[in-house]
Amino acid sequence: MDRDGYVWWYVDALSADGRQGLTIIAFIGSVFSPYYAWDPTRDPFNHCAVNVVLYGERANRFCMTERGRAALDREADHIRIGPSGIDWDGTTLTIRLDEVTAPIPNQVRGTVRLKPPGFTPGPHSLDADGRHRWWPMAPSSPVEVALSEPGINWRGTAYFDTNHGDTALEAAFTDWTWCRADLQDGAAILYDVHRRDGTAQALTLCFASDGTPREITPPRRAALPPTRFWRMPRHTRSDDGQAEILRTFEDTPFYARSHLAATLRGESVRPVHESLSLTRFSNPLVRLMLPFRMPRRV
Ligand SMILES: CC(C)=CCC/C(C)=C/C=C/C(C)=C/C=C/C(C)=C/C=C/C=C(C)/C=C/C=C(C)/C=C/C=C(\C)CCCC(C)(C)O
Repeated sequence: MDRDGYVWWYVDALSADGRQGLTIIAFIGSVFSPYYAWDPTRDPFNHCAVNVVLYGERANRFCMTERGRAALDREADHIRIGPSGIDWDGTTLTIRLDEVTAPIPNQVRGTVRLKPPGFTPGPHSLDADGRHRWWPMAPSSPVEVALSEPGINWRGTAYFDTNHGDTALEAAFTDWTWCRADLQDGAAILYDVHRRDGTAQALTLCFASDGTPREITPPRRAALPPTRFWRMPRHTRSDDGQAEILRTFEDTPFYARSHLAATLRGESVRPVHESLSLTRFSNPLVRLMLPFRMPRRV
Protein backbone atom coordinates (compact mmCIF):
# COMPACT_ATOMS: atom_id res chain seq x y z
CA MET A 1 0.00 0.00 0.00
CA ASP A 2 1.33 3.42 -1.02
CA ARG A 3 1.09 6.95 0.33
CA ASP A 4 -2.53 8.05 0.87
CA GLY A 5 -3.82 4.47 0.78
CA TYR A 6 -6.06 2.69 3.24
CA VAL A 7 -7.63 -0.63 4.16
CA TRP A 8 -10.47 -1.01 6.59
CA TRP A 9 -12.46 -3.98 7.84
CA TYR A 10 -15.96 -3.04 9.01
CA VAL A 11 -18.36 -5.05 11.15
CA ASP A 12 -21.70 -3.92 12.45
CA ALA A 13 -24.07 -6.07 14.44
CA LEU A 14 -27.54 -5.85 15.91
CA SER A 15 -29.01 -8.06 18.61
CA ALA A 16 -31.92 -10.33 17.71
CA ASP A 17 -34.28 -8.14 19.78
CA GLY A 18 -32.98 -5.02 17.99
CA ARG A 19 -32.13 -3.28 21.28
CA GLN A 20 -28.35 -3.49 21.18
CA GLY A 21 -25.81 -2.87 18.50
CA LEU A 22 -22.17 -2.29 17.81
CA THR A 23 -19.77 -1.22 15.11
CA ILE A 24 -16.12 -2.22 14.88
CA ILE A 25 -13.78 -0.79 12.22
CA ALA A 26 -10.10 -1.73 11.99
CA PHE A 27 -8.04 0.69 9.90
CA ILE A 28 -4.61 0.74 8.32
CA GLY A 29 -4.50 4.33 7.05
CA SER A 30 -7.32 5.66 9.24
CA VAL A 31 -9.36 7.52 6.61
CA PHE A 32 -10.95 10.07 8.98
CA SER A 33 -7.87 10.67 11.06
CA PRO A 34 -6.75 14.30 11.24
CA TYR A 35 -3.24 13.02 12.15
CA TYR A 36 -3.16 11.10 8.85
CA ALA A 37 -4.43 14.15 6.95
CA TRP A 38 -1.78 16.36 8.60
CA ASP A 39 1.10 13.87 8.14
CA PRO A 40 3.37 15.10 5.30
CA THR A 41 4.68 11.54 4.67
CA ARG A 42 1.09 10.23 4.24
CA ASP A 43 2.19 6.79 5.44
CA PRO A 44 -0.93 4.62 6.01
CA PHE A 45 0.93 2.12 8.21
CA ASN A 46 1.70 4.87 10.71
CA HIS A 47 -2.02 5.61 11.19
CA CYS A 48 -3.74 2.45 12.44
CA ALA A 49 -6.81 2.37 14.63
CA VAL A 50 -9.59 0.18 15.96
CA ASN A 51 -12.89 2.04 16.29
CA VAL A 52 -15.46 0.36 18.55
CA VAL A 53 -18.88 1.82 19.19
CA LEU A 54 -21.50 0.24 21.44
CA TYR A 55 -25.16 1.21 21.19
CA GLY A 56 -27.13 -0.25 24.05
CA GLU A 57 -29.78 0.63 26.52
CA ARG A 58 -27.18 0.77 29.31
CA ALA A 59 -23.86 1.23 27.61
CA ASN A 60 -23.02 3.63 24.79
CA ARG A 61 -19.30 3.73 24.31
CA PHE A 62 -17.01 5.13 21.56
CA CYS A 63 -13.35 4.12 21.29
CA MET A 64 -10.94 5.13 18.56
CA THR A 65 -7.31 5.14 19.65
CA GLU A 66 -4.86 5.72 16.81
CA ARG A 67 -1.49 3.95 16.88
CA GLY A 68 1.76 3.97 14.90
CA ARG A 69 3.36 1.29 12.69
CA ALA A 70 5.00 -0.47 15.68
CA ALA A 71 1.52 -1.44 16.97
CA LEU A 72 0.58 -3.25 13.72
CA ASP A 73 1.03 -6.96 13.08
CA ARG A 74 -0.58 -8.40 9.95
CA GLU A 75 -0.57 -11.88 8.39
CA ALA A 76 -3.00 -13.63 6.03
CA ASP A 77 -5.07 -14.99 8.94
CA HIS A 78 -4.92 -12.10 11.42
CA ILE A 79 -4.44 -8.44 12.06
CA ARG A 80 -3.45 -6.93 15.40
CA ILE A 81 -3.51 -3.24 16.17
CA GLY A 82 -2.19 -2.58 19.66
CA PRO A 83 -4.12 -4.66 22.21
CA SER A 84 -7.00 -5.59 19.83
CA GLY A 85 -7.10 -7.88 16.83
CA ILE A 86 -9.04 -9.96 14.32
CA ASP A 87 -8.33 -13.65 13.61
CA TRP A 88 -9.75 -15.87 10.86
CA ASP A 89 -9.49 -19.67 11.39
CA GLY A 90 -11.35 -20.77 8.25
CA THR A 91 -14.83 -20.77 9.81
CA THR A 92 -14.94 -18.09 12.52
CA LEU A 93 -13.90 -14.47 12.55
CA THR A 94 -12.85 -13.70 16.13
CA ILE A 95 -12.48 -10.07 17.11
CA ARG A 96 -10.69 -9.49 20.42
CA LEU A 97 -11.20 -6.03 21.83
CA ASP A 98 -9.27 -4.21 24.53
CA GLU A 99 -9.93 -0.52 23.95
CA VAL A 100 -10.56 2.66 25.92
CA THR A 101 -13.16 5.36 25.27
CA ALA A 102 -12.32 9.08 24.87
CA PRO A 103 -12.38 11.76 26.19
CA ILE A 104 -13.57 10.10 29.46
CA PRO A 105 -11.76 6.74 29.77
CA ASN A 106 -13.93 3.60 30.05
CA GLN A 107 -12.92 0.12 29.00
CA VAL A 108 -14.35 -2.02 26.23
CA ARG A 109 -13.01 -5.54 26.54
CA GLY A 110 -14.12 -8.94 25.22
CA THR A 111 -14.80 -10.87 22.05
CA VAL A 112 -17.13 -10.71 19.06
CA ARG A 113 -17.43 -13.89 16.99
CA LEU A 114 -18.91 -14.10 13.48
CA LYS A 115 -19.60 -17.33 11.60
CA PRO A 116 -20.15 -16.34 7.96
CA PRO A 117 -22.33 -18.92 6.13
CA GLY A 118 -20.54 -18.03 2.87
CA PHE A 119 -18.88 -15.20 0.97
CA THR A 120 -20.19 -12.93 -1.76
CA PRO A 121 -18.36 -12.40 -5.05
CA GLY A 122 -16.44 -9.14 -5.08
CA PRO A 123 -14.99 -6.56 -4.87
CA HIS A 124 -16.98 -3.65 -6.35
CA SER A 125 -15.34 -0.47 -7.58
CA LEU A 126 -16.76 2.73 -6.07
CA ASP A 127 -14.94 5.21 -8.33
CA ALA A 128 -14.53 5.20 -12.11
CA ASP A 129 -10.81 4.25 -12.02
CA GLY A 130 -10.99 1.33 -9.59
CA ARG A 131 -8.90 3.14 -6.98
CA HIS A 132 -11.53 2.59 -4.24
CA ARG A 133 -12.75 -0.98 -3.85
CA TRP A 134 -15.45 -2.27 -1.54
CA TRP A 135 -16.28 -5.89 -0.87
CA PRO A 136 -19.27 -6.75 1.33
CA MET A 137 -17.82 -10.23 2.01
CA ALA A 138 -20.41 -11.51 4.48
CA PRO A 139 -23.51 -9.31 4.67
CA SER A 140 -25.40 -11.38 7.24
CA SER A 141 -23.73 -13.79 9.70
CA PRO A 142 -24.69 -15.11 13.11
CA VAL A 143 -22.74 -13.18 15.76
CA GLU A 144 -21.97 -13.70 19.45
CA VAL A 145 -20.97 -10.67 21.49
CA ALA A 146 -19.32 -11.29 24.89
CA LEU A 147 -17.87 -8.17 26.48
CA SER A 148 -16.63 -8.41 30.07
CA GLU A 149 -16.40 -4.60 29.97
CA PRO A 150 -19.05 -3.12 30.12
CA GLY A 151 -20.56 -6.55 30.94
CA ILE A 152 -22.82 -7.32 27.97
CA ASN A 153 -23.63 -10.55 26.15
CA TRP A 154 -25.94 -10.94 23.19
CA ARG A 155 -26.50 -12.78 19.93
CA GLY A 156 -27.71 -11.42 16.66
CA THR A 157 -26.57 -10.89 13.09
CA ALA A 158 -23.58 -9.02 11.73
CA TYR A 159 -22.48 -7.42 8.45
CA PHE A 160 -18.80 -7.64 7.44
CA ASP A 161 -17.05 -5.77 4.64
CA THR A 162 -13.58 -4.70 3.59
CA ASN A 163 -12.45 -1.56 1.77
CA HIS A 164 -9.18 -0.81 -0.03
CA GLY A 165 -8.12 2.48 -1.54
CA ASP A 166 -5.13 4.07 -3.25
CA THR A 167 -6.00 7.73 -2.55
CA ALA A 168 -7.75 9.70 0.17
CA LEU A 169 -11.55 9.27 0.19
CA GLU A 170 -12.04 13.03 -0.02
CA ALA A 171 -9.99 13.09 -3.24
CA ALA A 172 -12.54 10.80 -4.92
CA PHE A 173 -15.95 11.45 -3.30
CA THR A 174 -17.99 14.37 -2.01
CA ASP A 175 -20.54 12.32 -0.08
CA TRP A 176 -22.26 8.97 0.10
CA THR A 177 -25.08 7.09 1.76
CA TRP A 178 -24.96 3.38 2.44
CA CYS A 179 -27.24 0.91 4.14
CA ARG A 180 -27.51 -2.79 4.74
CA ALA A 181 -30.51 -4.75 5.92
CA ASP A 182 -31.08 -8.37 6.92
CA LEU A 183 -33.74 -10.13 4.87
CA GLN A 184 -35.49 -13.39 5.82
CA ASP A 185 -32.71 -15.11 3.84
CA GLY A 186 -29.61 -13.00 3.39
CA ALA A 187 -29.32 -9.25 3.03
CA ALA A 188 -29.85 -6.22 0.82
CA ILE A 189 -27.27 -3.43 0.48
CA LEU A 190 -27.57 0.02 -1.08
CA TYR A 191 -24.49 2.16 -1.72
CA ASP A 192 -24.95 5.56 -3.39
CA VAL A 193 -21.82 7.62 -3.98
CA HIS A 194 -21.28 11.12 -5.39
CA ARG A 195 -17.86 11.50 -6.90
CA ARG A 196 -15.69 14.60 -7.11
CA ASP A 197 -15.76 14.40 -10.93
CA GLY A 198 -19.52 15.05 -10.80
CA THR A 199 -20.62 11.50 -11.64
CA ALA A 200 -22.64 9.27 -9.32
CA GLN A 201 -23.08 5.56 -8.79
CA ALA A 202 -25.99 3.85 -7.05
CA LEU A 203 -25.46 0.17 -6.22
CA THR A 204 -28.39 -2.07 -5.30
CA LEU A 205 -27.26 -5.53 -4.18
CA CYS A 206 -28.94 -8.56 -2.71
CA PHE A 207 -27.39 -11.80 -1.45
CA ALA A 208 -28.69 -15.07 -0.05
CA SER A 209 -27.26 -16.10 3.35
CA ASP A 210 -24.56 -18.19 1.64
CA GLY A 211 -23.42 -15.16 -0.38
CA THR A 212 -25.08 -16.04 -3.70
CA PRO A 213 -26.20 -12.87 -5.55
CA ARG A 214 -29.96 -12.43 -6.03
CA GLU A 215 -32.14 -10.24 -8.20
CA ILE A 216 -33.39 -7.02 -6.66
CA THR A 217 -35.19 -4.09 -8.28
CA PRO A 218 -33.49 -0.77 -7.46
CA PRO A 219 -35.71 0.91 -4.85
CA ARG A 220 -36.99 4.51 -4.99
CA ARG A 221 -35.44 7.49 -3.27
CA ALA A 222 -36.76 8.07 0.27
CA ALA A 223 -36.27 11.27 2.24
CA LEU A 224 -35.03 11.23 5.84
CA PRO A 225 -34.70 14.11 8.32
CA PRO A 226 -31.20 15.52 9.01
CA THR A 227 -29.59 14.63 12.36
CA ARG A 228 -30.73 16.75 15.31
CA PHE A 229 -27.46 18.32 16.44
CA TRP A 230 -25.06 18.48 13.48
CA ARG A 231 -27.81 18.63 10.82
CA MET A 232 -26.13 15.90 8.75
CA PRO A 233 -28.26 15.34 5.63
CA ARG A 234 -29.68 11.82 5.37
CA HIS A 235 -31.63 10.01 2.65
CA THR A 236 -32.00 6.44 1.48
CA ARG A 237 -33.99 4.25 -0.95
CA SER A 238 -36.89 1.85 -0.33
CA ASP A 239 -39.60 -0.06 -2.24
CA ASP A 240 -42.29 2.56 -1.58
CA GLY A 241 -40.09 5.67 -1.27
CA GLN A 242 -40.75 5.75 2.51
CA ALA A 243 -38.31 5.26 5.39
CA GLU A 244 -38.22 6.21 9.02
CA ILE A 245 -35.48 6.79 11.63
CA LEU A 246 -35.78 4.43 14.61
CA ARG A 247 -32.64 5.71 16.33
CA THR A 248 -29.64 7.88 15.52
CA PHE A 249 -26.56 5.92 16.57
CA GLU A 250 -23.96 8.59 15.63
CA ASP A 251 -24.48 12.30 15.07
CA THR A 252 -21.13 13.92 14.24
CA PRO A 253 -20.08 16.93 12.14
CA PHE A 254 -19.38 14.82 9.01
CA TYR A 255 -20.85 11.38 9.65
CA ALA A 256 -24.20 9.96 10.81
CA ARG A 257 -25.12 6.36 11.54
CA SER A 258 -28.79 5.50 12.02
CA HIS A 259 -31.15 2.59 12.53
CA LEU A 260 -34.04 2.74 10.04
CA ALA A 261 -37.35 1.08 9.36
CA ALA A 262 -38.09 0.60 5.64
CA THR A 263 -39.29 -1.86 2.99
CA LEU A 264 -36.82 -3.62 0.69
CA ARG A 265 -37.48 -6.48 -1.73
CA GLY A 266 -41.04 -6.68 -0.41
CA GLU A 267 -39.97 -7.23 3.21
CA SER A 268 -40.20 -4.84 6.11
CA VAL A 269 -36.59 -4.36 7.24
CA ARG A 270 -34.49 -2.52 9.86
CA PRO A 271 -31.46 -1.20 7.96
CA VAL A 272 -28.24 0.13 9.49
CA HIS A 273 -27.63 3.34 7.54
CA GLU A 274 -24.76 5.78 7.16
CA SER A 275 -24.47 9.23 5.69
CA LEU A 276 -20.98 10.60 5.05
CA SER A 277 -20.00 14.09 3.91
CA LEU A 278 -16.39 14.32 2.77
CA THR A 279 -16.96 17.99 1.97
CA ARG A 280 -17.65 18.53 5.68
CA PHE A 281 -14.74 16.27 6.67
CA SER A 282 -12.37 18.42 4.56
CA ASN A 283 -13.30 21.52 6.57
CA PRO A 284 -10.26 22.37 8.78
CA LEU A 285 -12.54 23.25 11.71
CA VAL A 286 -14.18 19.82 11.60
CA ARG A 287 -10.74 18.17 11.57
CA LEU A 288 -9.72 20.15 14.66
CA MET A 289 -12.66 18.67 16.61
CA LEU A 290 -11.89 15.02 15.87
CA PRO A 291 -8.91 14.47 18.26
CA PHE A 292 -11.32 14.86 21.21
CA ARG A 293 -12.78 11.45 20.37
CA MET A 294 -9.78 10.09 18.44
CA PRO A 295 -6.61 10.27 20.58
CA ARG A 296 -3.26 9.12 19.16
CA ARG A 297 -0.98 6.94 21.32
CA VAL A 298 2.49 6.02 20.09
C1 LIG B 1 -11.57 21.67 27.18
C2 LIG B 1 -10.66 22.08 26.07
C3 LIG B 1 -9.37 21.35 25.91
C4 LIG B 1 -10.95 23.05 25.19
C5 LIG B 1 -12.17 23.86 25.20
C6 LIG B 1 -12.30 24.43 23.80
C7 LIG B 1 -13.51 23.90 23.12
C8 LIG B 1 -14.75 24.73 23.16
C9 LIG B 1 -13.43 22.73 22.50
C10 LIG B 1 -14.55 22.17 21.77
C11 LIG B 1 -14.44 20.94 21.25
C12 LIG B 1 -15.46 20.32 20.46
C13 LIG B 1 -16.69 21.05 20.10
C14 LIG B 1 -15.22 19.06 20.08
C15 LIG B 1 -16.12 18.30 19.26
C16 LIG B 1 -15.74 17.07 18.87
C17 LIG B 1 -16.52 16.21 18.00
C18 LIG B 1 -17.88 16.60 17.58
C19 LIG B 1 -15.92 15.07 17.58
C20 LIG B 1 -16.53 14.13 16.69
C21 LIG B 1 -15.84 13.02 16.31
C22 LIG B 1 -16.39 12.09 15.37
C23 LIG B 1 -15.74 10.95 14.98
C24 LIG B 1 -14.42 10.58 15.54
C25 LIG B 1 -16.39 10.12 13.99
C26 LIG B 1 -15.85 8.99 13.49
C27 LIG B 1 -16.52 8.25 12.46
C28 LIG B 1 -16.02 7.12 11.88
C29 LIG B 1 -14.76 6.50 12.31
C30 LIG B 1 -16.75 6.53 10.79
C31 LIG B 1 -16.28 5.53 10.01
C32 LIG B 1 -17.04 5.07 8.89
C33 LIG B 1 -16.50 4.36 7.85
C34 LIG B 1 -15.09 3.93 7.83
C35 LIG B 1 -17.36 4.07 6.65
C36 LIG B 1 -17.76 2.59 6.54
C37 LIG B 1 -18.38 2.33 5.17
C38 LIG B 1 -18.76 0.86 4.91
C39 LIG B 1 -19.90 0.42 5.81
C40 LIG B 1 -19.16 0.71 3.46
O1 LIG B 1 -17.66 0.02 5.16
